Amino acid sequence: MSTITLKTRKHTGSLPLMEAFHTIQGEGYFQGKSAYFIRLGGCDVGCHWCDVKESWDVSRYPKIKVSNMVAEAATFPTNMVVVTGGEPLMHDLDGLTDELKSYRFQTHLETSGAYPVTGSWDWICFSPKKFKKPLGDIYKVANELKVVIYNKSDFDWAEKHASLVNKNCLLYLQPEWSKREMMIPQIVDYIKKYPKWRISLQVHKYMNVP
Ligand SMILES: C[S@@+](CC[C@H](N)C(=O)[O-])C[C@H]1O[C@@H](n2cnc3c(N)ncnc32)[C@H](O)[C@@H]1O
Ligand SMILES: Nc1nc2[nH]cc(C(=O)O)c2c(=O)[nH]1
Ligand code: SF4
Ligand SMILES: [Mg+2]
Repeated sequence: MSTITLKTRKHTGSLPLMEAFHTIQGEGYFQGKSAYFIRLGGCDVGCHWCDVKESWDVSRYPKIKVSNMVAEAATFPTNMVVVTGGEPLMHDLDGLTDELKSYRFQTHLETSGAYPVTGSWDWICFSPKKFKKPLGDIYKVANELKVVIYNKSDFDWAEKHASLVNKNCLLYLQPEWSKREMMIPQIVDYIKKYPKWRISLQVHKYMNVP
């Protein structure tokens, strides 16, 4: 007698999708590279300068099947998918990255680190926030630390986090967009003094692309 094993595809579930778009990664180490962005709804971190406050209320966004989301991503000529939000780690991302990996995508995450890390990532951009403290697990796995500089006190906050991340983690200072004229010269002076840091500008905003 033989047994037949039915191979069923793992159900990867649904996630609240705010928007998805093909653009240029505007920030950090991969700045300038073609990438597909998946922006999930929901965030309770509450940054007063957040540039995507429309993402906060998860109930505004339809739950979309992960399999459909990733199949759509695969119609664009890029091998890199950036998962952002909202705060993407408010959701369990294991199913999403399993599906992305099955299409051979490089998986990148943008996160404040305020929730447990789920998913399997080729690159994690960690952008800690004063408004809801990061959890401990992110410091070991972050590939880049990207601190938003809104005022002078944020340089100390950046140093505090630089001392906590793993030794391979790249260090970026990113001017808060509305304060950029004031903060860019201060960031430049700071990096000339402390060259372990690099500047990250949101180049997509200068180029008027998403
Ligand atoms: C909108 S957040 C979404 C991902 C996640 N919630 C986070 O904060 O990392 C994406 C990136 O944009 C940065 N960001 C948000 N608003 C900004 C602003 N007004 N100026 C500069 N960077 C900003 C965040 O710090 C984060 O690195
Ligand atoms: N072009 C572009 N690059 C980005 N890098 C991180 C972004 C984000 O909102 O997470 C973002 C974004 O919204 N657009
Ligand atoms: S954690 Fe990210 S999405 Fe949430 S409020 Fe802050 S910048 Fe916006
Ligand atoms: Mg953005």
